[in-house]
Amino acid sequence: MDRAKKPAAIPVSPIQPTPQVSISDDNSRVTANLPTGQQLQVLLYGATVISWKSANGKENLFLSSKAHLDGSKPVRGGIPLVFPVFGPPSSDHPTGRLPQHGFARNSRWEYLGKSSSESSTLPNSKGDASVKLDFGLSNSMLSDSKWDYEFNLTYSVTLSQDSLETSLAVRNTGTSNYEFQVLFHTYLAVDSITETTVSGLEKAAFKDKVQGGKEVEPAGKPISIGSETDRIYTAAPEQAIKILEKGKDRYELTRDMLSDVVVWNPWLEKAKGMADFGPEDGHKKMVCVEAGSVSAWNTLDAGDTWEGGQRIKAL
Ligand SMILES: O=P(O)(O)OC[C@H]1O[C@H](O)[C@H](O)[C@@H](O)[C@@H]1O
Repeated sequence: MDRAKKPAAIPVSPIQPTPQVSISDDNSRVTANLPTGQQLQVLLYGATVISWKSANGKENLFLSSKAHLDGSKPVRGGIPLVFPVFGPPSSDHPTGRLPQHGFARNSRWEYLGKSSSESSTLPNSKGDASVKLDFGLSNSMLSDSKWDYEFNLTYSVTLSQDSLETSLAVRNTGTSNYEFQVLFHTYLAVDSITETTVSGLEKAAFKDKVQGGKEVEPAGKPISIGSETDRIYTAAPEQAIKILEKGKDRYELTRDMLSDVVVWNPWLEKAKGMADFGPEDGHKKMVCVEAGSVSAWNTLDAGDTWEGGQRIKAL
């Protein structure tokens, strides 16, 4: 039938490139690509971020060449998520039966989905698109929980043009309160550890695990690493922490609700003792700067939710 008044064609605006998210065939990892070239890979095992590349292809996270990515062991590198206990648990605490650094990093998480933003509407603009991937873990997903509490964890990883954000929401879905610790165990990639410094912690006291947990006064100068380093900066100042290479800014870390920062490099001998650490001189290519809440316990009441996170800018 010929219609006198045909509906006018709806004007088509130019198609904006959008972030692309794909799940591997074996359902083991999620990959996100921004139209501007940045890339992120997250293993469902541990919801471990194993790769974060800038637009120029430069990898920002150290991943051991011997890391197990098959779910047989926590990943050595990337960003393992530490929850609900940092370090070896003490036997007189409800986390006492858990492995070192808890169960989040060695449990398989569920991929909950993505949300993306494409805010630029300029024709031919690549926009300032970002993508957020959400992952979930709850007590009902653990076959053999050695922690007697009910929880719902939502872990969000957001890739933007110049940064990566990781944030965790812990909801107590049970009827009793409990204590937990949390930490993003970020292995940052560096070109050369001896030319790397960490600034922003000059005024913070720290617990030196290399010296048996000795409390050390603020050093008053940026951190240089030339031997095994394992420090917990407690109540680190809120200001951004910068990681510099040859005196030039390389990463900037900001934190939300995470009062502590761990700085770790195993150096040669300790690294040799770790079966999953490689290559042999890999300690020269990494520094762990770990934002967390680990020097005390966070108490979470029944029905309540705790949220905290970090943002790392690659500069
Ligand atoms: O070997 P992992 O269990 O992964 O722990 C690796 C490291 O994690 C943290 O940085 C701790 O401060 C270190 O004492 C520990 O050696």
